[in-house]
Amino acid sequence: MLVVAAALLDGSSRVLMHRRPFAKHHGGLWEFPGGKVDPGEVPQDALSRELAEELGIRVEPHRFAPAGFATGAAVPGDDEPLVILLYTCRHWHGEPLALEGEEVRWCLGADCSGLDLAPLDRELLPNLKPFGIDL
Ligand SMILES: Nc1nc2c([nH]c(=O)n2[C@H]2C[C@H](O)[C@@H](COP(=O)(O)OP(=O)(O)OP(=O)(O)O)O2)c(=O)[nH]1
Repeated sequence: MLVVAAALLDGSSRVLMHRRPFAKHHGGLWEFPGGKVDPGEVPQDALSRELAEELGIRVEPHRFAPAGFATGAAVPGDDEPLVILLYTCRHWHGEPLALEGEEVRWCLGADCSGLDLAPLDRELLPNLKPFGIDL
């Protein structure tokens, strides 16, 4: 399964974190917002679509800069390994809101580390150091 995720970065070295719905896989854990890529979909287009659904913001796909990836075991009900592509983004339209999840929060790097993160999001956090996020 291919998943895309975005680290939205503001001008104060903060990252927007998203808390997953309690009822879902990894419910209540914090993650970089994003979701699954549909078959045949360009990853950046999928990320733009997911951020519109999840946060109500609009992002032009060329605004996403690659920031690495992580791999994990298949999720229950799927037989393919999980791959998450992480992108950073500094430009979007609108105010991010938790439309589907439990909460969104702007966090400094050290505060991100202190959250109860989904495992692959924890693994990806150091990838943000070159983008000015200190842990
Ligand atoms: N972000 C993240 N997702 C993970 C990790 N481990 C893991 O199995 N996943 C799974 C949970 C979800 O099935 C999928 C992320 O896609 P999603 O956010 O669109 O998934 P979802 O549960 O909302 O599913 P859906 O309603 O869209 O079908 O990856 C992880 O460490 N971080």
